[in-house]
Amino acid sequence: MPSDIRVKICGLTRPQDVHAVAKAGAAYAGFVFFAKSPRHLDIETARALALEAPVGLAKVALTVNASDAELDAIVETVPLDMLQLHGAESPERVADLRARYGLPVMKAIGVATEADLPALVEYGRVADQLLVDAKPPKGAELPGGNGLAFDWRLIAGRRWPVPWMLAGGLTPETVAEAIRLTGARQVDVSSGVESAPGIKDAARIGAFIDAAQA
Ligand SMILES: O=C(O)c1ccccc1NCC(=O)[C@H](O)[C@H](O)COP(=O)(O)O
Repeated sequence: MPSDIRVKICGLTRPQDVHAVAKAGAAYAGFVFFAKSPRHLDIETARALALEAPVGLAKVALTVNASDAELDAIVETVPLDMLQLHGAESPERVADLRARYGLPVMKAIGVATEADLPALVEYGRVADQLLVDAKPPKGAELPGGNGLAFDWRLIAGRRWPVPWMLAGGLTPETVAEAIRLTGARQVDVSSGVESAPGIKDAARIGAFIDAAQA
């Protein structure tokens, strides 16, 4: 019987990554718009990659505290199915962007301790989905995609009013245990399926999805 675990592979930079992700059975493909990231895409490259995605692979644009002008340019040019907000966007900003673009919005929330959990409840009132991610270390260059995990026991048995994805340092070797501990039905990975920053590894993508859905 096919598994109902849905997988997002984030930070695709090349057409072969999109093909590998689709072939392996991912539900979502993530494109990063953040200039400091090794996975950053300019808008035309993102459009070309998005056009490679087959029907059924949802295309997600990841932005970090982007302005309306930046988001307008992305949404007008790149065929998208979802926005992922990975910065310090307020609940009001999340609600405004949902209304402005008519796209589902997933808000990433960094978790390191119990004190980070109320934000999931707060943003669960305004976002379509939550991304429960590891909080970046102080001074980190990137607000996500750092390959770091948080203590999954913090969210074991917790539920929010919208669908959510587990992220942060997942790998083909750890994803099954992460799902078992947290009860996640969706998982997201970037660094754990790369051979170098920004370079996805098709074999690791396949192994990750197989392990998540086993
Ligand atoms: O991937 C990036 O470079 C990035 C840059 C800025 C904000 C977020 C970014 N990535 C987020 C993700 O790829 C994932 O959604 C998540 O953080 C898990 O990443 P990883 O721990 O590398 O699997």
